[in-house]
Amino acid sequence: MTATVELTRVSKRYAGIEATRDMSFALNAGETVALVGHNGAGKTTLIKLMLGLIRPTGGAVRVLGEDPATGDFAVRQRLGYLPESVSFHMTLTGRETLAFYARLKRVTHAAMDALFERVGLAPEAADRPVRTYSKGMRQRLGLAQALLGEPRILLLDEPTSGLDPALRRNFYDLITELSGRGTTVLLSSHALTELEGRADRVIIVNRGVKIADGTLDELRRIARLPTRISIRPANDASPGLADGRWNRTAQGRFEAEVAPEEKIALLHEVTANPAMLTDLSIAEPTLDDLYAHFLNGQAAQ
Ligand SMILES: Nc1ncnc2c1ncn2[C@@H]1O[C@H](COP(=O)(O)OP(=O)(O)OP(=O)(O)O)[C@@H](O)[C@H]1O
Repeated sequence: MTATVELTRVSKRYAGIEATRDMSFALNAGETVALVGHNGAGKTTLIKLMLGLIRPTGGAVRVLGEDPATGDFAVRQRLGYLPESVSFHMTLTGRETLAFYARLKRVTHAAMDALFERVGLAPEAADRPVRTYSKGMRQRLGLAQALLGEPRILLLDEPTSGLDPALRRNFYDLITELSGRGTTVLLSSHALTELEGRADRVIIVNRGVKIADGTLDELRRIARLPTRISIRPANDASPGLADGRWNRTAQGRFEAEVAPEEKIALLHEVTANPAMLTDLSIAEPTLDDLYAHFLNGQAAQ
Protein backbone atom coordinates (compact mmCIF):
# COMPACT_ATOMS: atom_id res chain seq x y z
CA MET A 1 0.00 0.00 0.00
CA THR A 2 1.23 3.50 -0.81
CA ALA A 3 0.92 5.93 2.09
CA THR A 4 -0.13 9.36 0.88
CA VAL A 5 -0.46 10.91 4.35
CA GLU A 6 1.68 10.05 7.38
CA LEU A 7 1.37 11.45 10.87
CA THR A 8 4.09 10.47 13.32
CA ARG A 9 3.60 11.27 17.01
CA VAL A 10 1.91 14.54 16.15
CA SER A 11 0.76 16.93 18.82
CA LYS A 12 -0.84 20.34 18.52
CA ARG A 13 -1.22 22.65 21.47
CA TYR A 14 -3.20 25.89 21.44
CA ALA A 15 -2.88 28.20 24.44
CA GLY A 16 -3.68 25.78 27.28
CA ILE A 17 -5.47 23.23 25.06
CA GLU A 18 -3.94 20.07 23.68
CA ALA A 19 -6.06 19.65 20.56
CA THR A 20 -4.19 16.51 19.51
CA ARG A 21 -1.57 14.39 21.25
CA ASP A 22 0.89 11.68 20.16
CA MET A 23 -1.17 11.00 17.03
CA SER A 24 0.22 8.50 14.53
CA PHE A 25 -1.44 6.98 11.50
CA ALA A 26 -1.00 6.64 7.77
CA LEU A 27 -3.60 6.97 5.02
CA ASN A 28 -3.13 5.01 1.83
CA ALA A 29 -3.89 5.55 -1.83
CA GLY A 30 -7.38 4.32 -2.71
CA GLU A 31 -8.45 4.13 0.91
CA THR A 32 -11.60 5.75 2.35
CA VAL A 33 -11.07 6.45 6.02
CA ALA A 34 -13.64 7.78 8.48
CA LEU A 35 -12.33 10.03 11.23
CA VAL A 36 -14.89 10.01 14.03
CA GLY A 37 -15.08 11.65 17.43
CA HIS A 38 -17.15 13.93 19.65
CA ASN A 39 -17.24 17.70 19.19
CA GLY A 40 -13.82 19.06 20.10
CA ALA A 41 -12.11 15.65 19.73
CA GLY A 42 -9.51 17.16 17.40
CA LYS A 43 -10.77 16.11 13.94
CA THR A 44 -10.60 19.54 12.31
CA THR A 45 -7.18 20.13 13.88
CA LEU A 46 -5.91 16.95 12.21
CA ILE A 47 -7.32 18.03 8.85
CA LYS A 48 -5.75 21.49 9.18
CA LEU A 49 -2.40 19.85 9.98
CA MET A 50 -2.67 17.73 6.83
CA LEU A 51 -3.52 20.82 4.79
CA GLY A 52 -0.50 22.65 6.21
CA LEU A 53 -2.76 25.44 7.52
CA ILE A 54 -1.26 24.96 11.00
CA ARG A 55 2.02 23.47 12.15
CA PRO A 56 2.34 20.71 14.72
CA THR A 57 3.77 21.54 18.15
CA GLY A 58 5.56 18.18 18.01
CA GLY A 59 5.95 15.22 15.66
CA ALA A 60 5.87 15.14 11.86
CA VAL A 61 3.19 15.43 9.17
CA ARG A 62 4.00 14.18 5.68
CA VAL A 63 1.67 14.58 2.73
CA LEU A 64 2.81 12.96 -0.53
CA GLY A 65 6.24 12.80 1.09
CA GLU A 66 6.46 16.48 2.02
CA ASP A 67 5.76 18.72 4.98
CA PRO A 68 2.49 20.38 3.88
CA ALA A 69 3.21 23.54 5.91
CA THR A 70 6.54 24.28 4.20
CA GLY A 71 6.53 22.00 1.19
CA ASP A 72 6.10 22.66 -2.45
CA PHE A 73 2.87 24.29 -3.68
CA ALA A 74 2.53 21.30 -6.03
CA VAL A 75 1.67 19.11 -3.03
CA ARG A 76 -1.11 21.42 -1.92
CA GLN A 77 -2.50 21.37 -5.46
CA ARG A 78 -2.98 17.63 -5.08
CA LEU A 79 -5.11 18.13 -1.95
CA GLY A 80 -8.86 18.73 -2.07
CA TYR A 81 -10.62 20.11 0.98
CA LEU A 82 -14.29 20.54 1.82
CA PRO A 83 -14.65 22.52 5.06
CA GLU A 84 -17.36 21.84 7.60
CA SER A 85 -19.27 24.99 6.77
CA VAL A 86 -18.87 26.07 3.19
CA SER A 87 -19.42 29.76 2.66
CA PHE A 88 -19.29 31.26 -0.79
CA HIS A 89 -19.68 34.75 -2.14
CA MET A 90 -23.44 34.94 -2.61
CA THR A 91 -23.44 37.18 -5.69
CA LEU A 92 -21.08 34.97 -7.74
CA THR A 93 -22.56 32.22 -9.87
CA GLY A 94 -21.53 28.60 -9.33
CA ARG A 95 -19.35 28.81 -12.44
CA GLU A 96 -17.66 32.04 -11.28
CA THR A 97 -17.09 30.52 -7.84
CA LEU A 98 -15.39 27.48 -9.30
CA ALA A 99 -13.27 29.64 -11.64
CA PHE A 100 -12.18 31.69 -8.61
CA TYR A 101 -11.07 28.59 -6.69
CA ALA A 102 -9.40 27.14 -9.78
CA ARG A 103 -7.30 30.33 -10.07
CA LEU A 104 -6.40 30.18 -6.38
CA LYS A 105 -5.34 26.59 -6.75
CA ARG A 106 -3.68 27.38 -10.10
CA VAL A 107 -5.36 24.47 -11.85
CA THR A 108 -7.14 24.44 -15.16
CA HIS A 109 -10.91 24.79 -15.12
CA ALA A 110 -11.49 23.80 -18.71
CA ALA A 111 -13.57 20.76 -17.74
CA MET A 112 -15.92 22.71 -15.49
CA ASP A 113 -19.15 21.40 -17.02
CA ALA A 114 -17.99 17.83 -16.48
CA LEU A 115 -17.25 18.68 -12.85
CA PHE A 116 -20.73 20.19 -12.35
CA GLU A 117 -22.23 17.07 -13.85
CA ARG A 118 -20.11 14.83 -11.65
CA VAL A 119 -21.42 16.45 -8.46
CA GLY A 120 -24.96 16.62 -9.84
CA LEU A 121 -25.36 20.37 -10.40
CA ALA A 122 -27.48 21.14 -13.46
CA PRO A 123 -25.83 23.39 -16.11
CA GLU A 124 -28.55 26.05 -15.66
CA ALA A 125 -27.79 26.16 -11.92
CA ALA A 126 -24.11 26.74 -12.65
CA ASP A 127 -25.00 30.15 -14.10
CA ARG A 128 -27.21 31.24 -11.21
CA PRO A 129 -25.92 33.21 -8.19
CA VAL A 130 -25.01 31.04 -5.22
CA ARG A 131 -27.55 32.89 -3.05
CA THR A 132 -30.32 31.07 -4.96
CA TYR A 133 -28.82 27.65 -4.10
CA SER A 134 -30.30 25.23 -1.59
CA LYS A 135 -28.05 23.84 1.16
CA GLY A 136 -27.59 20.64 -0.85
CA MET A 137 -26.57 22.61 -3.96
CA ARG A 138 -24.04 24.61 -1.95
CA GLN A 139 -22.61 21.38 -0.58
CA ARG A 140 -22.35 20.03 -4.14
CA LEU A 141 -20.58 23.21 -5.23
CA GLY A 142 -18.25 22.76 -2.24
CA LEU A 143 -17.49 19.25 -3.37
CA ALA A 144 -16.88 20.45 -6.96
CA GLN A 145 -14.40 22.98 -5.54
CA ALA A 146 -12.66 20.20 -3.57
CA LEU A 147 -12.41 18.07 -6.74
CA LEU A 148 -10.69 20.79 -8.78
CA GLY A 149 -7.37 19.58 -10.18
CA GLU A 150 -8.11 15.85 -9.65
CA PRO A 151 -6.72 15.71 -6.09
CA ARG A 152 -4.90 12.60 -4.90
CA ILE A 153 -6.09 13.28 -1.37
CA LEU A 154 -9.56 14.52 -0.42
CA LEU A 155 -10.17 15.82 3.08
CA LEU A 156 -13.88 16.19 3.77
CA ASP A 157 -15.04 17.69 7.06
CA GLU A 158 -18.64 16.63 7.88
CA PRO A 159 -19.45 16.41 4.16
CA THR A 160 -22.97 15.01 4.38
CA SER A 161 -24.45 17.19 7.12
CA GLY A 162 -27.57 18.83 5.73
CA LEU A 163 -27.86 16.49 2.75
CA ASP A 164 -31.03 14.52 2.15
CA PRO A 165 -30.78 10.70 1.77
CA ALA A 166 -30.74 10.78 -2.05
CA LEU A 167 -27.91 13.34 -2.12
CA ARG A 168 -26.01 11.32 0.47
CA ARG A 169 -26.19 8.22 -1.70
CA ASN A 170 -24.99 10.25 -4.69
CA PHE A 171 -22.19 11.63 -2.62
CA TYR A 172 -21.00 8.22 -1.44
CA ASP A 173 -21.21 6.81 -4.99
CA LEU A 174 -18.85 9.58 -6.06
CA ILE A 175 -16.48 8.78 -3.18
CA THR A 176 -16.46 5.09 -4.18
CA GLU A 177 -15.63 6.05 -7.77
CA LEU A 178 -12.79 8.34 -6.64
CA SER A 179 -11.25 5.82 -4.26
CA GLY A 180 -11.48 3.22 -7.05
CA ARG A 181 -9.19 5.51 -9.03
CA GLY A 182 -6.65 5.69 -6.21
CA THR A 183 -7.75 8.85 -4.37
CA THR A 184 -7.23 8.84 -0.60
CA VAL A 185 -10.47 10.02 1.02
CA LEU A 186 -10.69 11.13 4.64
CA LEU A 187 -14.22 11.79 5.92
CA SER A 188 -14.68 13.39 9.29
CA SER A 189 -18.15 12.67 10.58
CA HIS A 190 -20.57 12.27 13.45
CA ALA A 191 -23.00 10.30 11.28
CA LEU A 192 -21.75 6.87 12.28
CA THR A 193 -24.59 4.78 10.86
CA GLU A 194 -24.17 6.06 7.33
CA LEU A 195 -20.41 5.36 7.38
CA GLU A 196 -20.95 1.62 7.77
CA GLY A 197 -20.14 -0.06 4.50
CA ARG A 198 -18.80 3.24 3.12
CA ALA A 199 -15.45 3.59 4.84
CA ASP A 200 -12.69 0.99 4.51
CA ARG A 201 -11.32 1.97 7.87
CA VAL A 202 -12.37 3.94 10.93
CA ILE A 203 -10.14 6.05 13.18
CA ILE A 204 -11.79 7.02 16.47
CA VAL A 205 -10.37 10.03 18.30
CA ASN A 206 -11.31 11.35 21.70
CA ARG A 207 -9.91 14.38 23.49
CA GLY A 208 -7.06 14.60 20.99
CA VAL A 209 -6.00 10.96 21.32
CA LYS A 210 -6.50 8.07 18.91
CA ILE A 211 -8.43 5.34 20.71
CA ALA A 212 -9.15 2.92 17.85
CA ASP A 213 -8.04 2.40 14.26
CA GLY A 214 -9.07 -0.45 11.96
CA THR A 215 -11.63 -1.88 9.58
CA LEU A 216 -15.07 -2.47 11.02
CA ASP A 217 -14.29 -6.20 11.22
CA GLU A 218 -11.00 -5.54 13.00
CA LEU A 219 -12.69 -3.22 15.49
CA ARG A 220 -15.37 -5.87 16.08
CA ARG A 221 -12.70 -8.50 16.75
CA ILE A 222 -10.90 -6.22 19.23
CA ALA A 223 -14.07 -5.06 20.98
CA ARG A 224 -15.51 -8.59 21.24
CA LEU A 225 -19.01 -7.19 21.55
CA PRO A 226 -21.81 -9.75 21.30
CA THR A 227 -23.85 -10.42 18.17
CA ARG A 228 -27.63 -10.21 18.60
CA ILE A 229 -29.57 -13.09 17.13
CA SER A 230 -33.32 -12.74 16.89
CA ILE A 231 -35.67 -15.57 15.99
CA ARG A 232 -39.39 -16.07 15.60
CA PRO A 233 -40.16 -19.67 16.54
CA ALA A 234 -43.03 -21.50 14.88
CA ASN A 235 -44.11 -22.47 18.35
CA ASP A 236 -43.31 -20.87 21.75
CA ALA A 237 -42.60 -24.24 23.26
CA SER A 238 -39.62 -24.82 20.94
CA PRO A 239 -36.92 -26.76 22.75
CA GLY A 240 -33.95 -24.63 23.82
CA LEU A 241 -35.90 -21.36 24.29
CA ALA A 242 -36.25 -21.98 28.01
CA ASP A 243 -32.50 -22.33 28.66
CA GLY A 244 -32.15 -18.75 29.92
CA ARG A 245 -30.18 -17.55 26.91
CA TRP A 246 -33.24 -16.40 24.96
CA ASN A 247 -35.30 -13.39 25.98
CA ARG A 248 -38.80 -12.87 24.71
CA THR A 249 -39.15 -9.57 22.79
CA ALA A 250 -41.99 -8.01 20.81
CA GLN A 251 -44.12 -9.77 18.20
CA GLY A 252 -43.45 -13.33 19.32
CA ARG A 253 -39.69 -13.06 18.81
CA PHE A 254 -36.86 -14.26 21.03
CA GLU A 255 -33.45 -12.63 21.20
CA ALA A 256 -30.05 -13.85 22.42
CA GLU A 257 -26.70 -12.10 22.72
CA VAL A 258 -23.83 -14.33 21.81
CA ALA A 259 -20.03 -13.98 22.06
CA PRO A 260 -18.22 -14.00 18.69
CA GLU A 261 -16.74 -17.50 19.20
CA GLU A 262 -20.14 -19.02 20.08
CA LYS A 263 -22.07 -17.43 17.23
CA ILE A 264 -21.74 -20.19 14.61
CA ALA A 265 -22.52 -22.99 17.09
CA LEU A 266 -25.68 -21.23 18.28
CA LEU A 267 -26.84 -20.57 14.71
CA HIS A 268 -26.24 -24.21 13.91
CA GLU A 269 -28.24 -25.28 16.93
CA VAL A 270 -31.13 -22.91 16.34
CA THR A 271 -31.45 -23.77 12.63
CA ALA A 272 -31.02 -27.54 13.10
CA ASN A 273 -34.72 -27.99 12.46
CA PRO A 274 -35.81 -25.27 10.03
CA ALA A 275 -39.48 -26.11 10.59
CA MET A 276 -39.17 -24.73 14.14
CA LEU A 277 -38.44 -21.16 12.91
CA THR A 278 -40.44 -18.70 10.85
CA ASP A 279 -37.75 -15.99 10.87
CA LEU A 280 -34.17 -15.28 11.91
CA SER A 281 -32.05 -12.14 11.87
CA ILE A 282 -28.51 -11.42 12.96
CA ALA A 283 -27.28 -7.99 14.09
CA GLU A 284 -23.53 -7.47 14.38
CA PRO A 285 -22.30 -4.63 16.63
CA THR A 286 -22.80 -1.35 14.78
CA LEU A 287 -20.26 1.43 14.48
CA ASP A 288 -22.33 3.25 17.12
CA ASP A 289 -21.87 0.28 19.51
CA LEU A 290 -18.15 0.12 18.78
CA TYR A 291 -17.73 3.86 19.22
CA ALA A 292 -19.44 3.74 22.63
CA HIS A 293 -17.34 0.72 23.60
CA PHE A 294 -13.98 2.34 22.79
CA LEU A 295 -15.03 5.62 24.40
CA ASN A 296 -16.09 3.86 27.61
CA GLY A 297 -12.83 1.90 27.56
CA GLN A 298 -10.83 5.12 27.44
CA ALA A 299 -12.96 6.73 30.18
CA ALA A 300 -12.33 3.70 32.42
CA GLN A 301 -8.53 3.99 32.02
N1 LIG B 1 -7.55 28.08 16.86
C1 LIG B 1 -7.77 27.53 18.05
N2 LIG B 1 -7.41 28.15 19.21
C2 LIG B 1 -7.62 27.57 20.41
N3 LIG B 1 -8.20 26.36 20.58
C3 LIG B 1 -8.58 25.68 19.48
C4 LIG B 1 -8.39 26.22 18.16
N4 LIG B 1 -8.88 25.31 17.26
C5 LIG B 1 -9.33 24.27 17.98
N5 LIG B 1 -9.15 24.49 19.31
C6 LIG B 1 -9.52 23.56 20.40
O1 LIG B 1 -8.92 22.31 20.12
C7 LIG B 1 -9.83 21.23 20.43
C8 LIG B 1 -10.07 20.40 19.19
O2 LIG B 1 -10.85 21.18 18.27
P1 LIG B 1 -11.23 20.66 16.82
O3 LIG B 1 -11.92 21.79 16.12
O4 LIG B 1 -10.05 20.06 16.16
O5 LIG B 1 -12.29 19.51 17.17
P2 LIG B 1 -13.33 18.74 16.22
O6 LIG B 1 -13.18 17.28 16.58
O7 LIG B 1 -13.13 19.09 14.81
O8 LIG B 1 -14.74 19.27 16.74
P3 LIG B 1 -16.15 19.47 15.93
O9 LIG B 1 -16.66 18.10 15.67
O10 LIG B 1 -16.96 20.22 16.90
O11 LIG B 1 -15.84 20.24 14.69
C9 LIG B 1 -11.07 21.89 21.00
O12 LIG B 1 -10.95 21.89 22.41
C10 LIG B 1 -11.03 23.30 20.45
O13 LIG B 1 -11.67 24.19 21.32
